[in-house]
Amino acid sequence: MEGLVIKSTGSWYEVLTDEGKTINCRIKGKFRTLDIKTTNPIAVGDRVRVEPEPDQETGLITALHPRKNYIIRKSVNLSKQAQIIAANLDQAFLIVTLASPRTSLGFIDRFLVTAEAYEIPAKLIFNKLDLFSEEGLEILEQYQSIYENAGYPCYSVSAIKETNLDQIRDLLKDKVTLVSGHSGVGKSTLINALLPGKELKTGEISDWSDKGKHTTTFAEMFQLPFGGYLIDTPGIRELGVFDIEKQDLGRLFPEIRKLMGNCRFHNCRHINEPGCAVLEALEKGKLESSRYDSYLSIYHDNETRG
Ligand SMILES: Nc1nc2c(ncn2[C@@H]2O[C@H](COP(=O)(O)OP(=O)(O)OP(=O)(O)O)[C@@H](O)[C@H]2O)c(=O)[nH]1
Ligand SMILES: [Zn+2]
Repeated sequence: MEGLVIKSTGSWYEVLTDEGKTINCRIKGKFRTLDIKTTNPIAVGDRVRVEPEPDQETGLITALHPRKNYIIRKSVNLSKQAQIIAANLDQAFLIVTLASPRTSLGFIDRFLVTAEAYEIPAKLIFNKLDLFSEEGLEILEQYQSIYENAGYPCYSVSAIKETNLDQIRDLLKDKVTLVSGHSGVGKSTLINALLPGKELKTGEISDWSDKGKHTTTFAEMFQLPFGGYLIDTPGIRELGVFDIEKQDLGRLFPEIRKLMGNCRFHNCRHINEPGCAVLEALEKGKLESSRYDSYLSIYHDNETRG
């Protein structure tokens, strides 16, 4: 039978079969699907084939179906191994706040670049709408138009007052969604509002910063009562963003991707080249300067603290 891996503890995997039964499974044989070495062959979100054991309570995973995408975290040691955190994500949400705490544009852009690199559609959820003054609402509009123009849908909510959460439920329904955001933006508050009765156990996957030793921390998918799954992760900084080649960076900004075909040189870096369509758009105000600044900052590998 076929199923979805919804939890992993390293040696055991909880698989929800298409018939709706949850079976604890072990792995049979080896699975080699990636060109990188991974510490865990199977992760939450994987679609697998399962053969039930005679007791019908446990099973063996005998096949792994191709992934449409996956996110990894690099090992902290030098073994060059990576841990697959989750697979087959339909979308990634970044929870953002404009105040207390303020999420910087640079942080948002780095998240979006990472999501592009992983080929996961990203959406921005602006939280704490209840705190906004009139002036704040204007800034919110500016922020949202920057990202809407770049092709990223934006939503505003108040997790605490449960404002606009129906909109979020609609987006989440029947999808596998990664939820990220830096500390204090209200991620737990929002998730708890969406998962009534299930207090989020944050310790499980948030202690990723351990140094020196290889640890096995695994993501868990939370089943939404209205259909779909949430995968909670800490900020993208901890996500072990893989190295992005400089020449690939432009295509990870959708609006730059659209322009760069018109640059005079096919290997244009969009920094100071003559005939650069990106610089021309920037000068004409058709490309958002904060987005271009982030492009440059990532290109030159300056850390933008969020
Ligand atoms: N005013 C207001 N406060 C909120 C809202 N959502 C969350 N908060 C508050 O913001 C603070 C941080 O919320 P959390 O849900 O713990 O934030 P988090 O992103 O999970 O942060 P960590 O637990 O550090 O990962 C808490 O004091 C919440 O009560 C909101 O919509 N409006
Ligand atoms: Zn160019």
